Amino acid sequence: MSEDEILAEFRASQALLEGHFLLSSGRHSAHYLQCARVLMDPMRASRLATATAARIPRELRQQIQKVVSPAMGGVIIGHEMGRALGVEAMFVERPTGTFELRRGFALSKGDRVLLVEDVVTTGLSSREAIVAIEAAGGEVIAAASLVDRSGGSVDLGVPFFPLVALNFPTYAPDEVPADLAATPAIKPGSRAQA
Ligand SMILES: O=P(O)(O)OC[C@H]1O[C@H](OP(=O)(O)OP(=O)(O)O)[C@H](O)[C@@H]1O
Ligand SMILES: O=C(O)c1cc(=O)[nH]c(=O)[nH]1
Ligand SMILES: [Mg+2]
Repeated sequence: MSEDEILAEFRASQALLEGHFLLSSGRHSAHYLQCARVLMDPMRASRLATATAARIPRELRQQIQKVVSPAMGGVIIGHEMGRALGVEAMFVERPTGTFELRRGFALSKGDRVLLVEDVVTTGLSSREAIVAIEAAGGEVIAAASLVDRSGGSVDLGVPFFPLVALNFPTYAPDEVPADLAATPAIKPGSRAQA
């Protein structure tokens, strides 16, 4: 898929929101990519997962034994990536604040894992998920996401393959521009407020 085709999928699903958003990391932004909207159409989700999987070099792709993604945002794209790669997909979740495998999901020691996210902004959620996967015995050999919002700056400690990079500014709480601060921030994600 070309970048234009990918962006057309995002536009068609009205996933790009404008307003004042409190991101998972605690940073603020005037833009939010609501990937749940992109993934509402199962055929679109499948197309985007196939295109994301194709970003991973074949030699590395063939080593992947399991997909693990952080809930909630990672669940649907993780499942579709499992389908695209022909491996099982599971998710970590954080009912008590820290990611863990639940629901009978388990990894065997040394399982080679692809971490799959919907969006990476600061990489905080991805890094926390990697800690949980490694605590469960998995070896994270690569990460992938639909969107990289980090401006290419994120370091997850493993090779990272985003489908598309979208560079919207984000601001620390004490750096929010006055026009943005004039409207109350909404927090679309599920991470508990710090
Ligand atoms: O790279 P980061 O700075 O960590 O930001 C990206 C994370 O934020 C969102 O999740 P969120 O914690 O909002 O919860 P959700 O997955 O339930 O939407 C998104 O799904 C990523 O997991
Ligand atoms: O950083 C985030 O929390 C975030 C940004 C974004 O654009 N979309 C999203 O789902 N989460
Ligand atoms: Mg998330």
